[in-house]
This record gives sequence, C-alpha cells and structure tokens, in this order.
Amino acid sequence: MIEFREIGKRYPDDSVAVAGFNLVVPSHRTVALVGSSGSGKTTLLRMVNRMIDPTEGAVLIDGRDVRQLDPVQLRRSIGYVLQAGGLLPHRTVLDNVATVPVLQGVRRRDACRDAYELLERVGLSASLALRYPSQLSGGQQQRVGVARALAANPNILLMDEPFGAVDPIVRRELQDEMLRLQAELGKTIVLVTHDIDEAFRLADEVVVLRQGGGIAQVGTPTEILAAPADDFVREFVGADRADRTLVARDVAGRRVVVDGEGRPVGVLAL
Ligand SMILES: Nc1ncnc2c1ncn2[C@@H]1O[C@H](COP(=O)(O)OP(=O)(O)OP(=O)(O)O)[C@@H](O)[C@H]1O
Repeated sequence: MIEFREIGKRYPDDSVAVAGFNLVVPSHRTVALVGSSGSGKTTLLRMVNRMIDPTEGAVLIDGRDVRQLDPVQLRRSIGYVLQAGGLLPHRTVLDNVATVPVLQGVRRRDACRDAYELLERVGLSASLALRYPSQLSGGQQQRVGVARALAANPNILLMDEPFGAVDPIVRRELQDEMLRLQAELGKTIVLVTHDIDEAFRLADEVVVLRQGGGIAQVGTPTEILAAPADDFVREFVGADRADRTLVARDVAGRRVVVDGEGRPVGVLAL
C-alpha cells in the first residue's frame, strides 16, 4: 500500500506543484493520476521512489516513510516505466532488462535467463534481445521498458505516460498487454496519464487533479463518469462527449444503442 499524507511540493522558485494531497493506493490495484499539463502528476509519482522529496507531508510504503529508506535501494526495488521506454541507448535489449538484477547481485547468467523470460512475457521475440533500442519500433521499446521495470520483481510499478509516444493502434495493443500482465502479476501500480480514456481503461481508481495538485475527484471510472464532482471534472472526462452519451432506441424489435450524434454503436444484449 502506498500512502500520500498531506503532501506539498513548493519548488525553490516558489511555484507550488502540489498542495494538501492525500491518497491511499491499495496493494495490487492500479490507480491513475490524470490532469492537464502541470497539474503535478509527475511530481507526485516521483515522490514514491524519492526522485523528488516533498516539502510537506510524507509518502509511506506499507506504513514506512520512504525518507527512512535508502534512495538507491528504493529506486531499484520499484519498477519505473517512462514515456519512450527510457532505455539505455548503448546497451542491448537484453542488457537493459538484466542490468538492475545484476546490480542487485543476481548472477549474470541467471539475470540473462530471466530477461529472456521477461521479454517473452511482454510479447517480444528472443531474436530482438541483442538489438540496441534504436533498432526497435516505438511499441517494442515500450515493451522493453515494461520488461526492464519488472526485472527486479518489484511490488510497485510507477508508470509515467508509458504509452504516450506511440500511435493509437499500438497504444491500444500495449494497454491490452498491460491489462493481461496485471491480471497475472497483481502489482501495485501508479499510472500517470493525461489521456482519460487510458485511465478509464487501465485503472481501478482514477484521481482527477486540478492545477496545483489538488484533487478534483477520486473514484472508479464508472463513478466518475456517472457522477462527475463538478464542471471541471465533467469537462475533463468529456462526460458530455458524443461517444459517451449513449441512447437506446427500438429498431425492428431490438434495442439499438446510438451515440450522441445518432450513430449506431451496438445492440443491447437481452
Ligand atoms: N524543478 C522544478 N522547478 C520549478 N517548478 C517545477 C519543477 N518541476 C516541476 N515544476 C512545476 O510544478 C508543476 C507540476 O509539474 P509536473 O511535472 O508534476 O506536472 P505534470 O502534471 O506531470 O505535467 P505534464 O503532464 O506536463 O508532464 C508545474 O507547474 C511545473 O512547472
């Protein structure tokens, strides 16, 4: 479980990125932080692995204040997936995945064997293992990024716009892959995205942030869509969007569902 307690972050130039932020991320669940650019999502995420320390409040992992933990150890024990993979460009795919376990003392041979297994797990062929990141497609690089984050077998996975750099079709594939992996692995995941549809698809719980890192609403995707807390959330989640305002109509004895522009999207099952 990850707990954000009364978190504030003021940068030296006096800008306030986050204020009075409280949140509990239960174990084995996926929580998405969504909000427009500059709402403090990345700042909050990086507080979990101490890449950023809060100026107020504390982050606790399973009840322990992360400030009591060694930052290097902490970072190695938490998976971190970045936009565009964040891979080391001069290391092979295999090395990118095996590096952290080797640093943690796993024998190189064992780390490489595990890395091959992980590559397969994220849907990559072993034939790519000796390539360099620049010899892979964007989607493949993202998969390596996920394999690398999983290599130390962390309980926690931090994902910062993990699929932001790929086209919508590949993005959808990667999201499907992540749902499949999460069903198998049950990690505690904090996902940062500005794509509300991605958040609704991947997360058990969604946190909508305002500028300044204040919480506008926390809830399951269904709760937020059904009852946006205010106009800001309603607008942000596109509650009035044509593809979200579905209507059932009787046509030839069946209930046909149409979107807000009257386009058919499906038929209600009986
Ligand atoms: N090192 C820094 N010094 C000063 N201000 C900073 C620093 N890093 C971030 N900020 C400010 O803190 C606020 C939150 O930034 P953050 O990167 O957390 O937002 P974000 O929601 O992740 O945005 P984006 O979606 O654009 O990545 C912004 O106003 C940003 O300008």
